[in-house]
Amino acid sequence: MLIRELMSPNVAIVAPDMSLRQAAIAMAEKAAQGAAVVDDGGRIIGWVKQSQLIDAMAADDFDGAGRRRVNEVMLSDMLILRTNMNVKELQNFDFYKYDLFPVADAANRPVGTLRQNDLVRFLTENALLITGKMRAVLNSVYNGVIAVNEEGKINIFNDAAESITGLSRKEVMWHSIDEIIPNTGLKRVLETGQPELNKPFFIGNCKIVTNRSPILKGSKIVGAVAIFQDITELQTVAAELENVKSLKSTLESAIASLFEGIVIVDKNGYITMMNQSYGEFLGIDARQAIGLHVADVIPNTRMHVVAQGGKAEVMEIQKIKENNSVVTRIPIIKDGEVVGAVGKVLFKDLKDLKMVASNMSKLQSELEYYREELRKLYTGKYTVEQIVGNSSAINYLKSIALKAAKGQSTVLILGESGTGKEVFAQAIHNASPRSSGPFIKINCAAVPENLLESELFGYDEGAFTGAKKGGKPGKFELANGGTIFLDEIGDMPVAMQAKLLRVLQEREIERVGGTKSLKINVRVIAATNRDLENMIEQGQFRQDLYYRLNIIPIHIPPLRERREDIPALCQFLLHKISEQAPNQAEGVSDDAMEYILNYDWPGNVRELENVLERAVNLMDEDEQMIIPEHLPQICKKSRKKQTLGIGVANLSDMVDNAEKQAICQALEAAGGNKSKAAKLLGIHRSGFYQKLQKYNIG
Ligand SMILES: Nc1ncnc2c1ncn2[C@@H]1O[C@H](COP(=O)(O)OP(=O)(O)OP(=O)(O)O)[C@@H](O)[C@H]1O
Repeated sequence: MLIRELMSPNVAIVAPDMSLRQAAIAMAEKAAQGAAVVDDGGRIIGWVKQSQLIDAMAADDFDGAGRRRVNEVMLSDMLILRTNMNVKELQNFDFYKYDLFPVADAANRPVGTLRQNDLVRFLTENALLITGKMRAVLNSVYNGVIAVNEEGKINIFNDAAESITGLSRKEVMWHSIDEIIPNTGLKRVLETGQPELNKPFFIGNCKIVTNRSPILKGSKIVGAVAIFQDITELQTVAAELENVKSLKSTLESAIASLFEGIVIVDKNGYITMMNQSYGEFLGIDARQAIGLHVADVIPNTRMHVVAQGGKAEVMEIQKIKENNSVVTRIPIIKDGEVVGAVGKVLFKDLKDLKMVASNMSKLQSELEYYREELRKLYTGKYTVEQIVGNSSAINYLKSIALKAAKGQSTVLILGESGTGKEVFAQAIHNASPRSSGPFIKINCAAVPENLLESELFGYDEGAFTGAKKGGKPGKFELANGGTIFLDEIGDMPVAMQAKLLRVLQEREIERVGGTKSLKINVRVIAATNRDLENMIEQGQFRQDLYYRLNIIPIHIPPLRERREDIPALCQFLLHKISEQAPNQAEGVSDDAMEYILNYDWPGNVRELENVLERAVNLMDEDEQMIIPEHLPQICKKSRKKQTLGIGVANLSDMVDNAEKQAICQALEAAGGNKSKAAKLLGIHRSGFYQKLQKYNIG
């Protein structure tokens, strides 16, 4: 633009080569509102208001204190404009803030600034630049406004346009609209001169609705303007409104179909809602009640009182017709003010409440029962006194068990399958000071290797895929304050043995996927039917763990080595079986007992129990005793062997007898010194002690 085109009579033309005096004269001639100020090099550096200049001039010294004052005034009040700014810098400069506008000469060089008032007239004619006030107006509107000049370059970009497009005014001003936001349609409007209304448009994820209009100067198109609005939020609000509507209708139908009677009143006690159930209870059409005062519809009601007072009334008795109903009245509070009340018939009559109370009490006692059952499940049921058997071996082991129970040391129970290892573990727990704590068993052979760690130590939430929300405690945690029974310890994988050893040493566990250590107070009893010493030699069991576990060893001999326990066990087991079986067996006949006593029982007491259970089931109704016909063939074979004159039960018995003899001889030779005797036999001391225990050699 040419400065000369827009000069009003009271604006002076100044040029960079003018001296201050010349500029002042030029302004004085035009009665201008302000004056140019030059720097030390004589270049124009800005404008001051005339009144301020007069003040400065009164100081009568432009080169001394007067100029300083002028500069001070400028600094606080006006923009200092560098005359060597190029047009681009000027365009990017936020002049509006200073209420000043740049003016360029014919060669597009900046020559100074114009005051706002002078510019307004020019702008209204040209519509290319806007005043500070107009700008303030544009920025305060919610709609985005983007205007372009006739070349399609952006010359208006308000605050809303910035926030909707995410672009900054500084970056986009005077750039071609197509470079900044392609396909806005503004270029088309420039070409056609036709307004375009309510056009949808997308900027990123924002849905925009826009109106585009040409800017006309007379009949000439000098620009175009787009006014647009982000309707994404509107659409969200509309969707939310839809949701609220459907929620309202769902709630209304839910209330209507409720079994309990519901009534809602406004602040003055007039019914706004009553469901069908309440209507039926009152014997009226619920719809007819809407709009009536609640006191005219429901006998003895206090709903209107609650709607006024705002105090809830819970579980009140209200006489409705012939019933003593149990009702609740709750005030409805909105923005801290009572706006109504909702009433509910909880029980149409007191007798319904009594029925619920009795059901509750039944449920409560059931809960207690299951709690107790669960407690029993986590508790060993056997006590030392209940261990059946009077053989010297069993009596000796019972006395060891009682002693072991008093302390905290780890117990290792050895013995073939079915000999009663778990029975002993439970008995030790129950005789110990921990008997009121839990007895938790884990069968190390039954848990898959990859789950064993989390079974033992638990896991934290998110420890692995499929991990339960909130995590899960392990058996060690569950056994806290009680006893953990590690059954089949010989089948524990070697890697887990190392972890178990660490837990036994540190008495701390860490859940899988967890970060915290947890102190545990647990007594450990381990059991196995495997030969751990042999496994150590084979590298299948850690020696250090073995020593940790084998503090109090208890070796339970197989049943064939304590046949004298068999009759008592038969009696005990028959009693146990008859509790569940349809038939009752009084006992075992002599000839059946002969078979039983002579059989080797490789499955030990468990096998004996199974054979007796089978026998009881095979008994006829008129039979009272178990006879040989009730026994499986396999039990009878061993007797045959004996009658054929083989003499000893089997090879295992022969080996045991030989071993027992060798031990006694070694002890004699060593003068009763057990370590020496073990050495003489070439076996480890612990193994030797176990054998002493096994053969009950004092
Ligand atoms: N001395 C005993 N008195 C009473 N019942 C016994 C006795 N010994 C074993 N039993 C019974 O025999 C069955 C097997 O006992 P238990 O489970 O304790 O054996 P186990 O040695 O732990 O077996 P496994 O090595 O297979 O785990 C159980 O039903 C148990 O009640």
